[in-house]
Amino acid sequence: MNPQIRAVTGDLPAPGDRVPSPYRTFSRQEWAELRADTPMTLIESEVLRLRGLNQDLSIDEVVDIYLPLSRLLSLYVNATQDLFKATRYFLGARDGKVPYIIGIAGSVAVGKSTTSRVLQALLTRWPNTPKVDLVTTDGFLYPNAVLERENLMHRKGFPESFDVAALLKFLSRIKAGERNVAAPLYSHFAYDVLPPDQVVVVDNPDILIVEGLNVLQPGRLPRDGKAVPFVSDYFDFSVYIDADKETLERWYVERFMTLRQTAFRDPGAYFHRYSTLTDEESVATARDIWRRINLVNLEENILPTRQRADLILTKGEQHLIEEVALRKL
Ligand SMILES: Nc1ncnc2c1ncn2[C@@H]1O[C@H](COP(=O)(O)OP(=O)(O)O)[C@@H](O)[C@H]1O
Ligand SMILES: CC(C)(COP(=O)(O)O)[C@@H](O)C(=O)NCCC(=O)O
Repeated sequence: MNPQIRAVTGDLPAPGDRVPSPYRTFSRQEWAELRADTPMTLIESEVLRLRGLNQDLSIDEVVDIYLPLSRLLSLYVNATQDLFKATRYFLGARDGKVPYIIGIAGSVAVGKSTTSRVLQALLTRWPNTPKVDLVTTDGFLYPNAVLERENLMHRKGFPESFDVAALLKFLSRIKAGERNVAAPLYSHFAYDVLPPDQVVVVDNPDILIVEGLNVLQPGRLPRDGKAVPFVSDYFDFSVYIDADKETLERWYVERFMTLRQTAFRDPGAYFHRYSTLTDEESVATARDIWRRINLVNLEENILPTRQRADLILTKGEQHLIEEVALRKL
């Protein structure tokens, strides 16, 4: 069979077949050049704001990688909104705005939260100053009480630990243009979902960034003839952040060591007991959690979703993006 037809029909290619990649791949340098002639300078207050998001973030990284990405996204958002306006015009409708939703996926500790916050800051600086909101899917984890009852505490972050129905309902309300839609919040300090009086309210943004381990995972197969959507059915664009497993383990352990000297010191922290461990015991504990839980989840449930993303950002050892792959098909 013609390899192109094979790619479309989903048949496995035979050895030696060359199936065209759906991605166009850029080196760091090539990607940085895609700034074109758009003004890409950051004013002092923006640099300070970005530094405040993460002290380790390199401003070169923002300029070379994230500014071109925010330029691309701005073009995509405008094109999608024009299409929406055309439909509204055709239907004779006057009101309504549908938020553009960007999904950000990847392993625990790959830098999803940091990237999302950088993108949020950069997207708001475009001339039409869009309102950009951010939601993390860990708020949709079942509370510890439920996970304990179902014997799922050691499966936190796995597909079965999330209330996917609630996440889908949240996204459908956002896409329906509803205002003031609440999303639950997760606290790493409490290691649990916060009570319902502490939520994030999403009020009809131009852009919503949805970040989490599970955002590109497939849904259940339809039951009783009822189609169950995927979370990503609500996305207009998706990003997968990638890095080597060994590097990810190091970042996880480093973050754990920092938390041990900061947040875990507070007697109210769920993991307060870790603050009294020696350095060696802490590294061993973090590695054990990584290998038993987060690495298994990465291999079984997260990495297999990488090829579903519109954009894959591959990081090197110091969090610098080394390669960018943009879906062209
Ligand atoms: N671009 C970056 N530059 C430097 N450090 C980063 C960057 N992104 C993430 N980090 C660091 O890596 C660790 C994991 O990042 P985080 O955003 O918390 O990941 P995730 O949300 O995927 O779990 C944190 O210690 C964070 O400070
Ligand atoms: C709550 C999480 C699933 C979310 O991960 P994140 O998206 O913040 O990277 C994760 O931080 C977690 O708690 N995993 C379980 C094992 C652990 O304690 O790391």
